[in-house]
Amino acid sequence: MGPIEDKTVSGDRVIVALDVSTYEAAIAWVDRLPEVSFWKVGLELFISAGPAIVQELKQRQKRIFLDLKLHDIPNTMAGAARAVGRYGVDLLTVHGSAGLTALEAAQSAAIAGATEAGVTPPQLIAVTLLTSIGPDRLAADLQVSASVADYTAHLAQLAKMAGLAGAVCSPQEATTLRSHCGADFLLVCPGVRPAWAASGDQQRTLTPAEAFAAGASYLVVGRPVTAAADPVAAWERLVAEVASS
Ligand SMILES: O=c1ccn([C@@H]2O[C@H](COP(=O)(O)O)[C@@H](O)[C@H]2O)c(=O)[nH]1
Repeated sequence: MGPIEDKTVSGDRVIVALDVSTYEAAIAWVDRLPEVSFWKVGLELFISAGPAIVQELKQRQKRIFLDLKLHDIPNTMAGAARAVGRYGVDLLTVHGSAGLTALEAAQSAAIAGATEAGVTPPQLIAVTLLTSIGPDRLAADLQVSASVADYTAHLAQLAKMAGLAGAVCSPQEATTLRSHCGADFLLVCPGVRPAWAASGDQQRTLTPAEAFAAGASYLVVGRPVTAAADPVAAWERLVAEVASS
């Protein structure tokens, strides 16, 4: 079943972030949490371990969110997206603020790469505004005068216009983005914090149950599970919370 079709709230819609620096550490997490079906490979792991970690996760029939957050000129975005397209991953991030032309270039190049390799193309999702940035930093650091809601809705709509499958947003914006972008647009939400987990550097958070209720398609969770004293118990508690919501 593809990511868009699966609307049931369950652990299959919770992506766990493999924020570790070695191939061996990543595989140790996959072995430790066998119930997790969808893993996020981010910059730290991909730069350290390379495509081998993607190949191993595919071998184990895990779904893969390759969170590379591509952000460049259209020609460079296209080259990178074409290369990722060949991997057969499920989701790939680009930054929405790269602009419409770059998003369109990445989208068509990812399909071209997948076609060359004979694999299913990744669904491209555009980062709207990093969940570590609050309204004060949006104005002060980025000099954006729009509200977080308006800014993220604009970038999500740009992604939709470019033909992307969805956006990355905080769960706090999920309801607004869902109403702007429609039922089939993927909303992938990091910045998720159960009541029992520390927020750390995340600024715009909701609990997992609140995030799904707001319209999230998928949640991305790292430290609430991986930094817990008992990660297996933390995963089970989180899944139980969303299943009963
Ligand atoms: O806006 C964004 C985009 C991506 N992320 C990624 O999600 C996980 C969250 O990890 P936690 O430990 O649960 O905070 C992490 O890999 C980020 O790179 C994000 O947090 N916000």
